[in-house]
Amino acid sequence: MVVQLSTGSHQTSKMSEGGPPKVEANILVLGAEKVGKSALTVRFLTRRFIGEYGNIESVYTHSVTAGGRDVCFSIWDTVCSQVREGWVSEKQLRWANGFILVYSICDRASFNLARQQLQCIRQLKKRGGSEKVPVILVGNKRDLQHRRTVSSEEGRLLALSTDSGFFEISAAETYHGALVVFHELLDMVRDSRSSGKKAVGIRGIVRSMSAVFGRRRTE
Ligand SMILES: Nc1nc2c(ncn2[C@@H]2O[C@H](COP(=O)(O)OP(=O)(O)OP(=O)(O)O)[C@@H](O)[C@H]2O)c(=O)[nH]1
Repeated sequence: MVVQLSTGSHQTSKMSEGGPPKVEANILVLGAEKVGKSALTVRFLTRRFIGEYGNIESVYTHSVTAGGRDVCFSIWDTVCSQVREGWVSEKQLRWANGFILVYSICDRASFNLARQQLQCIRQLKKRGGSEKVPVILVGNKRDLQHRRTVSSEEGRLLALSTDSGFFEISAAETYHGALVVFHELLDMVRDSRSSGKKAVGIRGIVRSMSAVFGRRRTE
């Protein structure tokens, strides 16, 4: 079951005249069980960390003010299916134009699953004719350093090799990490729309460089 929810904007934003703003992006949040997909999504939408979330699949419609205008988008917080691990359904792929792949830095299996899902997304989108697919890889639970089994470098290199963005965050500890992840992905979705017209932009180069050398701290 997928629950549809509409949230208020988390920055003050007025409805555009003539009705609600048009949904400009569909964001799919994927990852293994219990890595913090809901924690990340709820943190972004409400600024809060509530600890336990149940495992209901939800689609949220949300709007933010960016660059002086309202941007409305949907977020599908998925539940990992044990049966179809590593696979992203055709329905989800068709729906989404931006992906957030979450793993836990304390759970190597979740990192391996994120790698499989990344490859699955790239292959199927390429087959459908989309070259540039906005994806952000997120290593969550950064507060649990003592239980870390996936290094930052591994995450960063996987992101670099698949032309994805990369952040390590703690949804439990701060709001800022979640905010940066969603805003960066919205930027990537916007860039991907115009990239048909442009060659690889300076943003893409900067993003790749920072995936290798920088952005250790995102919060
Ligand atoms: N320490 C720590 N715990 C976290 C963090 N994010 C989520 N959790 C915890 O991890 C557990 C799973 O979080 P969820 O957000 O439900 O994970 P999920 O991926 O949505 O889980 P499913 O949808 O059931 O697969 C919960 O107990 C959260 O409180 C984090 O950044 N740090």
